[in-house]
Amino acid sequence: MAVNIILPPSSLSLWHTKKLIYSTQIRFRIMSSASKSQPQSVASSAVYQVPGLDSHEMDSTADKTFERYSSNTAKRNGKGVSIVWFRNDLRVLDNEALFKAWVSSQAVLPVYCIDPRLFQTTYYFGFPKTGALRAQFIIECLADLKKKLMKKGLNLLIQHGKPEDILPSLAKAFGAHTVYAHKETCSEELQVERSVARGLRQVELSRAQGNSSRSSSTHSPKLQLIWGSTLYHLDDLPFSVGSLPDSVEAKCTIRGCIRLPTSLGPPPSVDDWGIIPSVEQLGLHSEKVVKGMRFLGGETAALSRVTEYFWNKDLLKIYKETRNGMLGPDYSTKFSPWLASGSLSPRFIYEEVKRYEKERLANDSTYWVLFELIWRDYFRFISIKYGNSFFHLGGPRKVEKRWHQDQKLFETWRNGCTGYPLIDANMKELSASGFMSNRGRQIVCSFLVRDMGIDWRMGAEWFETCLLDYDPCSNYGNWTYGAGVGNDPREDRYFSIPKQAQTYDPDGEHVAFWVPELLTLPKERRNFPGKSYIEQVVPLKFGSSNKHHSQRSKYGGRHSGLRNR
Ligand SMILES: Cc1cc2nc3c(=O)[nH]c(=O)nc-3n(C[C@H](O)[C@H](O)[C@H](O)COP(=O)(O)OP(=O)(O)OC[C@H]3O[C@@H](n4cnc5c(N)ncnc54)[C@H](O)[C@@H]3O)c2cc1C
Ligand SMILES: Nc1ncnc2c1ncn2[C@@H]1O[C@H](COP(=O)(O)OP(=O)(O)OP(=O)(O)O)[C@@H](O)[C@H]1O
Repeated sequence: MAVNIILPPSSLSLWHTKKLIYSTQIRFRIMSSASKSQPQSVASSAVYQVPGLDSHEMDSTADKTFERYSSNTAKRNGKGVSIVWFRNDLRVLDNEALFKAWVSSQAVLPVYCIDPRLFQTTYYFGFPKTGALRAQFIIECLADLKKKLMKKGLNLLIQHGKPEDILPSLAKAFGAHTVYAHKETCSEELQVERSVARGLRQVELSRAQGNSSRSSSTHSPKLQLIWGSTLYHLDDLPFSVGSLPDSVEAKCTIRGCIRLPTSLGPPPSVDDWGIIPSVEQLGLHSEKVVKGMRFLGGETAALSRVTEYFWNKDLLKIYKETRNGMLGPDYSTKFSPWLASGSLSPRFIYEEVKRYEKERLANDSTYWVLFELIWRDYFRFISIKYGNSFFHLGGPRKVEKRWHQDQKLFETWRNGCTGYPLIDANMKELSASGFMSNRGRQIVCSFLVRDMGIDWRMGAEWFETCLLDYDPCSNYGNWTYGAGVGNDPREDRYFSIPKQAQTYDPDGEHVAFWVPELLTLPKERRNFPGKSYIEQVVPLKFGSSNKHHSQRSKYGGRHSGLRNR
């Protein structure tokens, strides 16, 4: 399958060319045509399970998909045991590491390591590295993965500890010749890969030392890393990542999904497969979603969401018109949490889009979902190109700018108490559900960085804590761009809050959902509540463009922060 790729230009003008007016008309169309059970305007306390199918429907959707993607033509020609080290690839469908492990062995041992480092703190500002909602999502992914593996005659060994401690000792205990895993790109993950490889090399040493009769040619277990997180395979790009262009159109082939046999068993004999921990056992306080979207973790839910969004609700054909929405499950695909945990393969989405185009229709919207996935690819590829500069204050461009780290001001942003309903609603949504729309993310990023003048890394790290779909490449890639320290010097990405509110939340539905005290105000005032709402903590950098909301600010002066407090 060949498609034309336009690697997104470094210029974020892309976001502007993509910008579409999100009209009230379109919103009503979605509500009425897509989700008949939903009211015209979203009630202020609703919880929306994503996907909205019941467990029976989800199981049957996943079973049918697996049937379509099973193939018994592959031949198993290996010996001994191989290990699959699951990381951010918590799926069975289109899992090349699992496939290769099966082909190359007589028994596969699937392992997931609960790495304590993932539950420590973020690098600079000490926020929880993984918030409770994402932890819960991952737990659900693991439970589902275990179920899926058991259906294929395997199981999932759950181990607590660092992969570099666990995998070499398992490889030794089971005599495994290879550990298969998916390759990552950011330094924390690369460090773990290096440590695992080092640990495995030592297994050979200790074996040879412990048994002098063994031939010196005995191999130590290998770590085999496989590329599998993107739509385009790294090896298929028509250029090296080091010379990744800012803007390019090229022909690139998308590989087909890997088709696994119906049975992958047997696993080696294991006394205790371990148990999937609870959120509390990970040292976190469990949180319940009582408002907004409640995403279900796992491959079953991921496949069901694709079916729900593409086929049952038939929303793919209007995606391009609705994707800038902010409220409810149906304005965009909501695939990101499953893509980030790897419970959904981007190549599977591609094949479903192609099937939809064949069986229903092809239009700009069907293409646009793929276009967004190319953005995702792009951030992953540039994370290789730019390395750790992605995480540094000056970003890849090494911009020298003055930022401050005013904690109190930052907290008004984080807690959704800035006095700007649009910011507050989005930030409350993030804390309460672990999700925020792409539109919301761009707006709160611009506000933090440009109106508040705060160090963008504080925002990025807070997103790292909270997002269900946290992925270092997409998160830090988008933040560096939003902060103007990405590799594109051309654009000042200022988002005017009044303009964004008028365009994307004209009836104040999103703000009234998340800030219920605004619900009683007339629709046109919900985003511009004046004295009916808390005081604004900073003035806007470029003032107001709407007469409704010329509102006093608690702290005078441009970027004055809380310094006058
Ligand atoms: C400041 C900021 C931080 C972000 N952090 C993350 C993050 O940690 N993880 C993450 O997956 N996305 C991140 N995004 C990108 C984007 O907001 C989400 O991917 C999107 O909102 C997810 O919703 P969806 O699945 O319904 O997207 P859709 O609109 O349905 O798009 C389909 C898929 O395309 C990809 N995609 C869409 N937009 C982008 C984008 N701008 N960058 C990269 N991929 C994109 C996602 O995989 C998404 O699931 C961030 C954006 C911003 C502005
Ligand atoms: N997966 C990830 N998620 C979040 N942050 C990451 C990830 N991988 C790497 N980083 C960040 O990359 C940076 C790498 O720091 P490291 O000390 O390894 O290198 P460095 O270039 O010397 O950075 P610094 O100069 O900040 O110390 C840190 O900010 C780290 O948090």
